[in-house]
Amino acid sequence: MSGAILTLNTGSSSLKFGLYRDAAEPEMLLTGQVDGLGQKAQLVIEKSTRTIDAPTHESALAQVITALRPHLSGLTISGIGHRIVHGGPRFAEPMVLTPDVLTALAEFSPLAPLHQPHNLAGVTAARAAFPDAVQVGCFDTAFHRGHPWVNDTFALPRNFYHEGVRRYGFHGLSYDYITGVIAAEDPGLHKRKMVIAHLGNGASMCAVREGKSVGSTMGFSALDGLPMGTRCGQIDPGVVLYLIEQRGMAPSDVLAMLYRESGLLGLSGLTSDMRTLLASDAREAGEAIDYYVFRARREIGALTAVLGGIDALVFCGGIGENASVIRARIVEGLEYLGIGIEPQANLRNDREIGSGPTRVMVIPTDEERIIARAVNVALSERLNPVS
Ligand SMILES: Nc1ncnc2c1ncn2[C@@H]1O[C@H](COP(=O)(O)OP(=O)(O)O)[C@@H](O)[C@H]1O
Ligand SMILES: CC(=O)OP(=O)(O)O
Ligand SMILES: [Mg+2]
Repeated sequence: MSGAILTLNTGSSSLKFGLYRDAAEPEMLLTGQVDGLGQKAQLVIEKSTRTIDAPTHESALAQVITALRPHLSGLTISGIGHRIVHGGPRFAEPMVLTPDVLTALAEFSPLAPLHQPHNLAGVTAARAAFPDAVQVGCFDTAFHRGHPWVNDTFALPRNFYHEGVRRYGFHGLSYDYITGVIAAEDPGLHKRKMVIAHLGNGASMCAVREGKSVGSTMGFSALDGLPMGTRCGQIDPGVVLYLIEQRGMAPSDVLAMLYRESGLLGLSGLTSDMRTLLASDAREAGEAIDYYVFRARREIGALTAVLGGIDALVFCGGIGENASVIRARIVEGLEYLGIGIEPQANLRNDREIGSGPTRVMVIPTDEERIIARAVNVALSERLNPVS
């Protein structure tokens, strides 16, 4: 029997998983995912795709564990790594998920309702299926923890900051992976200034200097910044007050609207899925895309100002890695930042797609690998025994 690591990454619309042989650089044995959660879901494992009935993350996970069983012969799952979206002010380094840690993490569920409850339910399900495995949590907020105070705070009375009302930033496992790739492939660039655009179903951008986050478009919750599949992105807080005070909406309905009914879905009235919007002739689909690219371009400008320049713009995430049209539209008019795109390279999703002095890159992200590495470290150190 050889030791293996399972990784679970519960996104807002997908559940990605990976099986690795345990090693300092974990050897990937297989990866897969369930896409389109909440609708008719597709389970992709190895090269096979099938439609499953998975209305919830929990039911998807149960079917993933069943589908994995035939692939586990000769392997012992010694560690399971989980993407945990919110670590709050307390958790940054990967942690062994003891019952106490899980209780503390559940307190952040209201701050990331599309993710945290599913992340934690994944831990419970994984523990039941593999009771002897060490469960390790890796936090999406961790990459941003050292960012400057001006990016960490809101201009509210100070006691709120101390209470934990801060700009945390998310997609940190993705940014960690991308900066790691750049450090390995191009140490010179790693020392410089870049904006990384993680454009998936959730979306954010991060300003990175010398490999460290100095600013992010996401803040206290995973709602802020760019418009997303179903989330509104940046919004005037006066709108929220209006909805509650003038329209008499219940706070829970406002929450549901901002997280689940807004963004590309809300603007188009059709879908949260960028592929479907791009294929649609509807005027509203086009307008949703117009807003998406406008806000993305605006944030690149803002984060470049935070950095005082830009040496590379990096695209990742489902849209960033695959949607050449969206990349091309986002960078329109950014020549003043030295940013241009070479059309053929862009169409091919090449690693380097820039045509100007600023590098423009497409780097497929791999949050699972970051999680697998953290599990390997936890297994080797066995710092905190599972309680
Ligand atoms: N070839 C493609 N062209 C345009 N959009 C794409 C393409 N492939 C994936 N996407 C979009 O990527 C988004 C999902 O991103 P992903 O990072 O996989 O999601 P999650 O945040 O749930 O992990 C969806 O909007 C999907 O339509
Ligand atoms: C934090 C977040 O938005 O994650 P995802 O992109 O997986 O929805
Ligand atoms: Mg994602």
